[in-house]
Amino acid sequence: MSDTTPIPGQFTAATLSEALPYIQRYDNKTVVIKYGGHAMVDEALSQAFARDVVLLKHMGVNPVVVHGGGPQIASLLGRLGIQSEFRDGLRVTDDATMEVVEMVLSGPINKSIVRAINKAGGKAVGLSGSDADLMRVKRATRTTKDPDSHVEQVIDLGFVGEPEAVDVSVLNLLTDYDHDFIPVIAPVGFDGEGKRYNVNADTAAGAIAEALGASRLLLLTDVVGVKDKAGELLREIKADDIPALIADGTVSGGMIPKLETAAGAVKNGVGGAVILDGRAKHALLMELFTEHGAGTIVL
Ligand SMILES: Nc1ncnc2c1ncn2[C@@H]1O[C@H](COP(=O)(O)OP(=O)(O)O)[C@@H](O)[C@H]1O
Ligand SMILES: CC(=O)N[C@@H](CCC(=O)OP(=O)(O)O)C(=O)O
Repeated sequence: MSDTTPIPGQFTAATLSEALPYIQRYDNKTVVIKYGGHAMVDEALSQAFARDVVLLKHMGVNPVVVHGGGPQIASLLGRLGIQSEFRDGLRVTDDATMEVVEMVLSGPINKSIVRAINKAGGKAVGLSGSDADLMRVKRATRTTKDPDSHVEQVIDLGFVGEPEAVDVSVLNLLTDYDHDFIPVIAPVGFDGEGKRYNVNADTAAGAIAEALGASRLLLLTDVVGVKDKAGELLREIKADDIPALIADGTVSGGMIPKLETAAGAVKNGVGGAVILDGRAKHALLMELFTEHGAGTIVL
C-alpha cells in the first residue's frame, strides 16, 4: 500500500478532526431544532434524525426539539371529513380542528419522536407549550387590504395563537448537567383563560429559541432552503430584507412564518437561524459541524 492510499477509517477520522472547531463553538450552547411535519414522513430519516439529536447531546450541545405535524394533522382532518384552509401559512382553526391538532401534535407525533430519540440512546421528554406554563399565547390576528377600497379587514384565524410569554424554567431544569434530558415540544399553547391554541411550529420554535438565548435556530423543512424568483438557492439573507421578499412574492405559503420567525429570532438575540432540508440525511450535523453548512442562513 502506498503512503497516499487511505487506510480504512481515515476518511471518518479526518471528518471528525475537521469538526473540532465547530464542536468547540457549540460546546454547552443551546440549539433549537424545529422538526417539520414534512421532514418526518420517512421512517429511516426519522431514525437518522433521532440519532443525530442524541449525537449532538453527546458532543456537548444542548438540543431542544420543537416539532410540527401539518401533513399529519391534514391527514386526520381529511379522514374525519373536516375541511381546512390556510391564510398566510397559518391553519384557520375552529373548535373541531383544534381538537384534532392537539390530538395529533401532543399524541402520536410527540411520542414517536420521543421514542425514536430514546431508542437511539437519548433521554427525551415530551411536553407541549401547555406544560409548566411554557408558552402563553394571545389570539393571532391578521389583516388584509381590500384591493378596491384599500380598507383594512381583520381576518379571523380562530384558535391560532401567537406566543406572548415563554417560561423556560422547565427546559432549564430538564437540560442541566445533572439531568441531561432532551425536551421535545408540541406547539400547543394556552391563553390567560386556559384556552388552548394552535401555534405554528416555526413560530413556537422561534419564541423558545429567543427565550433560551439559543446560539442557533434550525428550521428543518422539505426544500433545500429559500429560493429566489429564478429558483436559485439563497445561501444568506439579512433579517431586514425579509419583508421585501414577502411583499414581492419571492416567498409564499409556509415559508412566510418561517422567515418571519427567523428574522424575529436573530433580532432578539439568537445567533443565527437556518432554513435547511430535513429530507437530507444528517442535515443537522452538516449544518453545525462542517464548513459547508446547509440551506439558507438568516443573520
Ligand atoms: N421562496 C421559497 N423558497 C423555498 N420554499 C418556498 C418559497 N416560497 C414558498 N415556499 C414553500 O414553503 C414550503 C415550506 O413551508 P411548509 O410547507 O410550511 O414547511 P414545513 O411543513 O416544513 O414547516 C416549501 O415546501 C415551499 O413550497
Ligand atoms: C397555526 C398553524 O398553522 N399550526 C400548524 C401547527 C403544526 C405545524 O406548524 O406543522 P409543520 O411545521 O409540519 O407545518 C398546523 O395546524 O398545521
